[in-house]
Amino acid sequence: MPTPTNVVLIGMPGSGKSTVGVLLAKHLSLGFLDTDLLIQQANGKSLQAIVDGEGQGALLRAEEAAVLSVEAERCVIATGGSVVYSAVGMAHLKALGTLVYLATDLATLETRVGDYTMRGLAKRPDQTLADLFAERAALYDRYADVTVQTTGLTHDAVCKEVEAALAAR
Ligand SMILES: Nc1ncnc2c1ncn2[C@@H]1O[C@H](COP(=O)(O)OP(=O)(O)O)[C@@H](O)[C@H]1O
Ligand SMILES: O=C(O)C1=C[C@@H](OP(=O)(O)O)[C@@H](O)[C@H](O)C1
Ligand SMILES: [Mg+2]
Repeated sequence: MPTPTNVVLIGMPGSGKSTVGVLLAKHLSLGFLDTDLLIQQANGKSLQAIVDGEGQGALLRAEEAAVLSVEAERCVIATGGSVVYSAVGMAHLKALGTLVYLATDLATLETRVGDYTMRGLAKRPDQTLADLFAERAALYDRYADVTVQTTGLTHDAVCKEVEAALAAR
């Protein structure tokens, strides 16, 4: 395993992993990977189609396989919000780089995501975004090497906060 050189973004859906991740990669002169896109590429269908056809367990298994397949160097890696349910997946990501948690309050997430029912979230049909927030907060905290608050910040401001937090390590 080479020296970890990647920045791995974790956090709730809507926290900005995918959009801020691209900006961050440009600012830091790194590559960019989004594990949601790896899942789609491997399965030939959208995340929502996986959930609709085979259930949330199938999406979590597909996500774990996608994460374990990553062999990146010098990349920002945007993960899916559900990645923290996989202990082996998180161990792999930890070995690949620094885990940055984009922490965002629930009200802001609800505004950013809007209708989350078609976003392919790994949740039971009865679960709300608030339920996922409550269930996952401790997991993001547990795995984070660095936590950056994004509430009230623009994409660019979040990007700068992440850069500053990484430089301070
Ligand atoms: N800091 C921010 N300020 C305003 N909107 C944001 C911010 N971060 C993300 N968004 C918006 O929220 C939505 C979800 O962002 P995305 O990057 O896809 O999140 P994630 O990958 O964490 O689910 C997008 O419309 C994005 O533009
Ligand atoms: O939090 C979740 O349950 C999920 C979030 C999605 O990614 P984003 O966090 O990029 O929205 C995607 O990985 C998948 O649909 C599951
Ligand atoms: Mg994303």
